Amino acid sequence: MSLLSLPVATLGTPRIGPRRELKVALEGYWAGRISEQQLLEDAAGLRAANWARQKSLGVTVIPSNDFSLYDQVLDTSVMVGAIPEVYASKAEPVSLKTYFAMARGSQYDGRGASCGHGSRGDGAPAQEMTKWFDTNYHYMVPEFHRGQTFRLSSRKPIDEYEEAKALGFQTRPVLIGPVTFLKLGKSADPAFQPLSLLDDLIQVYIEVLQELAKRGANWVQFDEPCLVLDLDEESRQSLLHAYDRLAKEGPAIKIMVASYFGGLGDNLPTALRLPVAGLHVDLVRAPALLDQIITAKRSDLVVSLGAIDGRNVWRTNLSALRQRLDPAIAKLGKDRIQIAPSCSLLHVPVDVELETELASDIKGWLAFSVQKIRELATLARALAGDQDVAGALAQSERVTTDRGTSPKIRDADVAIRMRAINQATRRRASPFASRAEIQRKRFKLPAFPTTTIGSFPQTAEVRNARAAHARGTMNDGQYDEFLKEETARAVRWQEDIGLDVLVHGEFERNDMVQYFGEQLAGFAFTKNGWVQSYGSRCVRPPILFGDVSRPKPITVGWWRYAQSLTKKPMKAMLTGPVTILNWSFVRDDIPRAEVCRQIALAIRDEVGDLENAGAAMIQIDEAALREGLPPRRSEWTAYLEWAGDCFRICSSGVADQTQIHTHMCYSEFNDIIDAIAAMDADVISIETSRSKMELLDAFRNYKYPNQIGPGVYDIHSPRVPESSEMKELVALARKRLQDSQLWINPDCGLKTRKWEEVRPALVNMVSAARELRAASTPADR
Ligand SMILES: Nc1nc2c(c(=O)[nH]1)N[C@@H](CNc1ccc(C(=O)N[C@@H](CCC(=O)N[C@@H](CCC(=O)N[C@@H](CCC(=O)O)C(=O)O)C(=O)O)C(=O)O)cc1)CN2
Ligand code: MET
Ligand SMILES: [Zn+2]
Repeated sequence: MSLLSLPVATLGTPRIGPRRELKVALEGYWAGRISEQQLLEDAAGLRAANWARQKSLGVTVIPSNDFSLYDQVLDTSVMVGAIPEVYASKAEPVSLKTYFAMARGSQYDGRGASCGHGSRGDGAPAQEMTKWFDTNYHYMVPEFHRGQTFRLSSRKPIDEYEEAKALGFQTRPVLIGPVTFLKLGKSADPAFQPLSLLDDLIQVYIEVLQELAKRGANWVQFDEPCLVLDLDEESRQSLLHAYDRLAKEGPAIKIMVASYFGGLGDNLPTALRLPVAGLHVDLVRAPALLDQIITAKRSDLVVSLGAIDGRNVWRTNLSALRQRLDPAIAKLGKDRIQIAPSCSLLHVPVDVELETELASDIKGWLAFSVQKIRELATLARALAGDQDVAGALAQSERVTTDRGTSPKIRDADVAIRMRAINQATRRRASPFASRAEIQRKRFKLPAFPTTTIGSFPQTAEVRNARAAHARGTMNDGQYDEFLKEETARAVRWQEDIGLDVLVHGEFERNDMVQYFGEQLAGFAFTKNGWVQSYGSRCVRPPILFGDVSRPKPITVGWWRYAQSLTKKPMKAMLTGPVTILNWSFVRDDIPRAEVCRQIALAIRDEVGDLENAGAAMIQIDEAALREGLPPRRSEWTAYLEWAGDCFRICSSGVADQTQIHTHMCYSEFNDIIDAIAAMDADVISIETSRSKMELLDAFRNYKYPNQIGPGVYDIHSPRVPESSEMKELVALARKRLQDSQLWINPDCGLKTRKWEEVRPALVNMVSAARELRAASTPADR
């Protein structure tokens, strides 16, 4: 490393491993193939490799405790002993068995439930899981109760600090800040305020800091991403109070408070009053923060400049960035600066060099975690005045120009079509009431019609066949035959059990977003660009680099084949534009809204071809619509407007008699119900079983007129619900909605489940619907 450099921090790095080594170890352990000791050794190997890699790439502020076997929020719950009674762990340190029971449920054995996310079954249920801010990463929701006390129950941050130190790495341990941690949690009693637990919680943090200081740690990183949200006065006071206490009662250790995923806005004065040694700011999402920090009267504060995008994969124009940062650094003083990514590198893949099949120009535009760390190191040297990096800076500038001027990113036909979008493009021919009448006559469905959300189990056999096809050991014809057989079996089975509206099962898809990315122009995709989504589950987000269009039909052949096998309606299955956008890495040279409209036009083409082929029902999934909401409410309306607009662009080209379905999971609808209604889907299926239908209150209060399938089967659990339970859920739904509005379906797709779980559960679901029909007066359907 050059002597002439500013400090370089990463805030955290991907922990899954370049080849998903952690996934292999975890799933091996859960399946009983490897021992606990082997799992822990594999994990330690990944940590050691991560530290060594960062050091060799020039990181000077190396994080520890950014690793997790499952999730860093769960680690924090365990660290402070926030372990609900059902997991009944009196032991300290908390065992791995308890840890995985919290993550995945404990139905079968101590290793946690079968592959996939856990259970609300006979044993202990898994903790609730939800989205980490506006990312596709999920955390385990902490559970608090009145009278909750905390105590140090896991020494993970201390152990991992020592582990690194023994290997020769001085690290900055990462902890989730106490206020963010409490605010992410929930309580069964809605009147109970988790923030009231702050003082007791701080006690544990002080103990951790003391242990770390004693062992030689001089800095710790406290992640407080809640600083970018709309905070009430109580939360702000809690922040001030927490860090006051840590400063007064804690050891002499420097705290870097990290904010990320947005600007500080009206929380800036609070952030600047925190009695801490450092503040990390996200200059990618909030460029204006730079000036705000310069003019702040905190000459003692070390500022960590989040300058390289931790949420996207494009190489940075370091030359331009240096010009932007130079004056700021001159004002702040070099000794007060650290150079960092905007947020932890957890959200980008590990190493672009593993991609051997990407077009070389596109590959050259990309930076994954390893390349981003190199960029940070180069930038830190440039800002310190090191002339030796001039060449690297110039090259990064060339790459940016290259990408911006590449003929690959522009398609004149797309521009023409974009200009032709008008009011007619985004509106169905008739209002819902007229469409519903036409569709009722067309489909003649029974009351409480049954359907599923799309995917059936992605078994090892299906994944292996796809892998064999990709390797070339299975040819196109064999793979096609295999998929046809899987599809035919699924269709026959759905007919046998008496579902009303069938699906083809999505066996041909690796992932609901990646599959579409692979077949649309304007996207590139990776072989190893895995990003953790939850636990051992990963995704390879497609890379959207240029104007999007659909060269040829994507799903029509599969739909036609599946429909040829049955007389029942075969629901066609697409992923919507907002979800494709939110689950991809997206070009940053034009606004996201514009990119999304391009995707919407491409999906509209597919919708049109499906309709022409005879599809009468077309589902367009928008699972990630809510997740894309900006952290600040003031920015919601703008987002919801263009997101809803894109859905209407893709779905409005069909005749009144064609029924448009959509599906959303993980959504709280209260504050976005206007936007949901404006999407004007004929039928929406949503995840509601865990909330006991409470999510439907939003639809009731709004008097939402269109049809709704509230999930009656929690697909995140291997547990098989009885038809009586499902009927109880429907009864709760009927209190909120008209019978004529209701569909019966699971919460989400069934890809992560096993057939042994899915078969009896869906049989029970169909019986539930039949019993409901028998018990109710002839419906007005
Ligand atoms: N993009 C996206 N985001 C989402 C969801 C989603 O479905 N997609 N659902 C929600 C929950 N998140 C989820 C994220 C991932 C998975 C998931 O099942 N991921 C699979 C990978 C899916 C995939 O890409 N499969 C490929 C590759 C499978 C694979 O690993 N193949 C092996 C070889 C075959 C084998 O041994 O399994 C290999 O490449 O090494 C395929 O089927 O072709 C996993 O981690 O195991 C599920 C839910 C929210 N966010
Ligand atoms: C995460 S939403 C999943 C929707 C998709 N159609 C499926 O059934 O898998
Ligand atoms: Zn879903």
